[in-house]
Amino acid sequence: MSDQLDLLHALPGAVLITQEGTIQYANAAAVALLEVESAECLIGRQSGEFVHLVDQIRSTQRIQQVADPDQDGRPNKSSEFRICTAKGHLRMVLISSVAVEWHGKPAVLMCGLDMTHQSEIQAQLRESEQNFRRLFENMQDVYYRTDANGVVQHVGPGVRRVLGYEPHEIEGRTAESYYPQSKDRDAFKAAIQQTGEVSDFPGQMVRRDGSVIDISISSHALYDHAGNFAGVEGIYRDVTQRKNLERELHRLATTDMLTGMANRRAFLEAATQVYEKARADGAPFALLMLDLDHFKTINDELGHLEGDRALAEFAHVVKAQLRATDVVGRLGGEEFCVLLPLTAHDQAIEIATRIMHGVACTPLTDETGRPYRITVSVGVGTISPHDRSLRDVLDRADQALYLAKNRGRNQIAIAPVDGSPK
Ligand SMILES: Nc1nc2c(ncn2[C@@H]2O[C@H](COP(=O)(O)OP(=O)(O)OP(=O)(O)O)[C@@H](O)[C@H]2O)c(=O)[nH]1
Repeated sequence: MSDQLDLLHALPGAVLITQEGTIQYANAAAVALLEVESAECLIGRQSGEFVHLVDQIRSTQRIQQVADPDQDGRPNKSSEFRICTAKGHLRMVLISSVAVEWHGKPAVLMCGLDMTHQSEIQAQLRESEQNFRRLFENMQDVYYRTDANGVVQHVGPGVRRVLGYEPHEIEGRTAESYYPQSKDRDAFKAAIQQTGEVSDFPGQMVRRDGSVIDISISSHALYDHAGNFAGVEGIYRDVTQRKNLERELHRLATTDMLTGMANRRAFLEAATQVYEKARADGAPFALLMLDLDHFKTINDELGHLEGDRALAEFAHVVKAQLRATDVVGRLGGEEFCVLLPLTAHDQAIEIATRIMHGVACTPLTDETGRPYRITVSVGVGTISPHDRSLRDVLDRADQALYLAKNRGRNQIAIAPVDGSPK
């Protein structure tokens, strides 16, 4: 018996033995848990004294229950109780009890494990989980995870706002269904395969109502324990507003506001690209250099504002003669350039003539209702196998324009591929 008591005494869990609720024995861990000086301070006291008021009825019921012969000597299930120590501290203790004999009489052995610390951890866990849920439910981005076949396994509630779908409508389907352009999805897949992650990757998606939105994706590849590709996890966000703003900024930076044509820089960029492609493909390509005639007189006689209106009207007439693939730019002042991809020499002259006549035939009236007309001189230049760059074609068209001006204006001059202009 003494050996068994020594063992009980050494147990790290708190042990109390009670008879009819009165403490008969307390081990060292129980003394420490209940914050008393020694086991003697506990002997003779009611175990219920240490149980928090809200748990007392439950505690009494459980002690009665283990003493019940139907319990057949089995311990009851562990349950948490609030315990008040002798020093008034509150502890959360996991207690299990069993009916025993103590000095030949029925008794109850209670074994307790201090869970106060664990309860705090659980409370912290609960709180952090609640915080996470709040954040997850309200986040503007859409969290998603797919399997290796691109089937969506999980999607966050942000998808309601971004795509107008409930998460369960997206889960189990492939992301392909939401991409209006499969090349976006292919580019995304290729980037993930190459680097394992993408950041701020651009794309577009279709919302439930059919509208197309711009999205930005930041994701990484998932791998299983064997290192095989297992899917993708990440977020995407609606960046339509930002993209619209970028598009508008780009338009403002590349467009001449008065005429709505490409400005000098944007035109030269586009022209260089078309020129490079034409050279590579061995395709025809022509440039028209246009300059309004005696425009200074228009300004001087009718005012600068009327000059602006004439420029805008001129732009309108020119654009009406062009195809969607042609590019027209304002190089400065009243000097313009038209780029005609896949256009041979004769066809270029035809277009130049149409423009020239169109401008000359456009009736204009100033603020006072006085009618006036404007005319334009045109220099035509086409690509030559000897050209080193677009500059060569531009220079030839410029020389031809100079000739058209010198010959009396309101006419077309053609730069021969080699030699002097005609
Ligand atoms: N109203 C208006 N005038 C402009 C604008 N840009 C350039 N100009 C005017 O265009 C005129 C160009 O004059 P010049 O270079 O002497 O040429 P021109 O009078 O057209 O004579 P030619 O080209 O030789 O036929 C100048 O008076 C400029 O002030 C503009 O945006 N608005």
